[in-house]
Amino acid sequence: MFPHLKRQECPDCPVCFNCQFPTNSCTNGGQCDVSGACICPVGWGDLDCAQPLCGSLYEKDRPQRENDQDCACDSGWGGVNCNVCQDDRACQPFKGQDATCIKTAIGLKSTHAWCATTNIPWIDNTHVSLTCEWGKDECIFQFWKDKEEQFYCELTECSQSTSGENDVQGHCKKARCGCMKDAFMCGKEVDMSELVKNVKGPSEWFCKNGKDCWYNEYSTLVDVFPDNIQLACDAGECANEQDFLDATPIDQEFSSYTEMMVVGAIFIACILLFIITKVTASRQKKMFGTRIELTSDYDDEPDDTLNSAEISMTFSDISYIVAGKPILTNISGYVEPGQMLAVMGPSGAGKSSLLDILAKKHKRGVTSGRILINGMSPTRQQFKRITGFVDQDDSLMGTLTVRETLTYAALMRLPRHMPLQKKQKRVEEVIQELGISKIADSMIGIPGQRGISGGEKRRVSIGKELVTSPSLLFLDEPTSGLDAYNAGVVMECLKKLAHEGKRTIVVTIHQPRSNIFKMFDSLMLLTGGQLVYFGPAKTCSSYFRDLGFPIPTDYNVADYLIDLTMKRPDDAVTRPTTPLPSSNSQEQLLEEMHTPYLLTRNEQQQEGSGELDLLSESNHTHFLLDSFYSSNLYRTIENRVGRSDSANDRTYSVWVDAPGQEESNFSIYRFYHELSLLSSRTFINLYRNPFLFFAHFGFSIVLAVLLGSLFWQVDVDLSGVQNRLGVLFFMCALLGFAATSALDMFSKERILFMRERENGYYSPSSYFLAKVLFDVIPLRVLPPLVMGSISYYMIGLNPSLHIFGKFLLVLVLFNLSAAGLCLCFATAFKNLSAANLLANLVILFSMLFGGFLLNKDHIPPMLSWLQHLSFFNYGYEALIVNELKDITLRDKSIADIQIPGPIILARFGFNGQAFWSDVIRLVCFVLVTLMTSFLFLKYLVKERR
Ligand SMILES: Nc1ncnc2c1ncn2[C@@H]1O[C@H](COP(=O)(O)OP(=O)(O)OP(=O)(O)O)[C@@H](O)[C@H]1O
Repeated sequence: MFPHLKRQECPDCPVCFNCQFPTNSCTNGGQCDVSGACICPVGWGDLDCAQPLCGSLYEKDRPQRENDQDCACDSGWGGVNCNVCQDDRACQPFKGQDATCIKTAIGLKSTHAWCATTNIPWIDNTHVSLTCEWGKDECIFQFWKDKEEQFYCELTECSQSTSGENDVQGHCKKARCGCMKDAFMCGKEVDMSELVKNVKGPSEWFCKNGKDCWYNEYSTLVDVFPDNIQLACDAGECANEQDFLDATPIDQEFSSYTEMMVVGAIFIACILLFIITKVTASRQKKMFGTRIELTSDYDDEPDDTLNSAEISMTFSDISYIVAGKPILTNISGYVEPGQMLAVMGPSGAGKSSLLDILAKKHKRGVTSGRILINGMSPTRQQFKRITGFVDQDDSLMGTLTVRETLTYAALMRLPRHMPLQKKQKRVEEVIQELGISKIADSMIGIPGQRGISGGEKRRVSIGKELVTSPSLLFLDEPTSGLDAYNAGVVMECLKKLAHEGKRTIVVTIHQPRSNIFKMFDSLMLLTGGQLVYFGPAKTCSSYFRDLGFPIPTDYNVADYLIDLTMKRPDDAVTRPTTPLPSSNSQEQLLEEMHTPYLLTRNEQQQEGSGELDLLSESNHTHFLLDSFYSSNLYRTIENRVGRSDSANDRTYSVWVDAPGQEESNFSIYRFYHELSLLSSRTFINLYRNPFLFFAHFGFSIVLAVLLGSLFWQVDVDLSGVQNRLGVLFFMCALLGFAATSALDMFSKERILFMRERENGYYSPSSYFLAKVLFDVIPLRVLPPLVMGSISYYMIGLNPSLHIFGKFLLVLVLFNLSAAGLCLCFATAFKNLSAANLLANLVILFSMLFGGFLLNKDHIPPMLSWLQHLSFFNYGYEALIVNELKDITLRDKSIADIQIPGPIILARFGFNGQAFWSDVIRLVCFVLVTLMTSFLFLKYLVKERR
């Protein structure tokens, strides 16, 4: 039909390609644009960016490589896609006359490298290419066989750091890889496509002089190339002067200069700390250690916040049973305002038990009976508010002065709203009352530094209770351990407090001298937990004389009474065996209280003659008891206690809540108030007892210098790696065992804490926080910083600045973990030796799981859970990973070997990726141990008598 029209030859139609379709995709980091075309990175071409471009890097319209043939690169250019400059002349036409070709692989703006693999004998002729854009922190890695690309990885979040003059370390956090279609390793011969698809990063490389390099990727490729891909590279980047100026500085090398700066900064911080300490100490001295004039303006103001009520206490049928054994049986008695009642008896008679029960202390056994204050039964809290309790042994903070001790007690116990001057005035009053003004500014004393005398300490303990002006004061053996003179002085003080201050005082006393005995208003004599006498102290001799036990004139009454309660005196002539007749009338009872005896000895002799010899020593006690219970004295007690019961005494309430005292539950203001006082007290304690502080600091400096000298500039060969493992392990062990000093620190304060807590000075939470802030932090945070920063450069550990920072972080967290663990033991165990033993054993076993003594891969699966409990496991692993991950072991002693850090870590059973997870676990360990210590403190460290 149209013979003139000949069929035209059709030109080759382009292959239809649209990267928006899922079947097509851009390779080698190419970006798919909206039209479906790939925008390829420099040096790559073709529709899907799969072909290298030839010519040279800066050339426009570069030709594409043909059919897997080698590119014909322009002169001075090399690499699979001619991106690698060979010399300066190649760069100058494009970058100016000052341009140079950098061959070290330390990229200024970009990195181009073409490398032959040297340790993959199972596949012939393999290459690797690497291209980085440092402006975007992105790299592309390609693996080649016989110039055919096998797979590529797009690496992101990349960074590089230099460690030697021409050494560079590259690191990319993420990777996304793809296999090239129909390539040798992607299905043609071997199929690695699944493995390649799963690559996630991180990946790393290291190049020495831009030639000797290695590369690895740690998510999946490490399974195929466990020993890293060793590479002989040709790297090159054209750069002119402007490029050098524009380049962002690569991670700085850690130098001796930096080291000096860090050490200097730490020492400046220490000096600042010292100055702040001095200033704070002098401010605190002004607040706590200054004497104020008693004739201040506040003198005239009525003190409605202080207790001023007169108190009478009656108690009836007090019994106490421990483990089925009766310790006290039906003890009754009373004490009136302005009187001092002495509870006497031989050792084990139950004096302290009775005093504890009267003072409403927590007892281990079962208590029963009734205690009334002015005829009423107060709650425990109300009772505490009007009473004071002084223990047998003094628990005072030895680093404080007497005035400071009393001021802290006043600040902690008196209502918050009470003005400071009033509190200080109260302290001065107590100092005057107790006659301790001469020693008011003397330190209490610590072991090795003598302070005030035992008698003075006892008066300070009493003073701590007196600051709240308690109306009722209990004292357990106030004269024990004191010489006769000091005992007399203390008791004289108490007598004055009772008689002049109208306070009600109950004391237990073992064997007082006669001058002290005369100070007592009433006496309670116990034996075997039962009452053998209660009545005026003055008349006890006539009572016993009339029972047939006259007290020899040259004998101390108290001594005789103790002897009498223990055994029948040899000179006892005759005694009645039947109870003594009793009188009924009230008048007669009162009369007998003043001339308190019942029957004369002659009367007894008449009544009981002939039967006395039948009395054995065991029923001597029964005789004393029977005599007392049938005496008029006992009826007087019954009468007095009964009167109290019938509410005759309820004339006024002594525990009306004063403003500010109602804060019984948790209050943030109260917590802050307590915290600031406790912090300042802990601070003074640390400041005045600097041994511990300097011991930790001094040892840190000495040990750092010693370690630095011993391990001076370790190498990166086999022995160097051994030394690195060793020194880091030794540092951990050192810090771990040094932390056991936390045990001793708390156990020294344990009794003080229990008593102050019981007496309502503060809550466990404020005490614990103050301890952590002013005790744990200066002793557990600063010393490892000092030790680490001094020894780091001396030892020659990894010189990267960020690695040094991470090293210090782990060291501090590790030390805090050890201290937290020790604090747990210190709070859980009363016995310091047991706590010490257990803490040391736990630290030792934790060391086992650190990975130095025992390879983690060798731990039997059944026991592998134990390593999760070990803080060494986390701390040591983090230190080792931080140190070794970025270095390459090079040793030529046996053969020329190069082992990258990650491989060493894997061989030693460490997880090269575990640094941050280990750090998080250490933080958790610190928090858990501190939390547990607090719970132990709150629920276990309580006074139970
Ligand atoms: N929690 C307890 N567990 C076991 N026994 C106890 C307990 N408390 C007290 N006892 C026993 O009760 C008896 C009286 O003890 P308590 O300490 O009250 O006597 P004491 O007269 O104060 O002795 P001392 O003058 O020697 O201090 C003693 O035999 C003591 O062993």
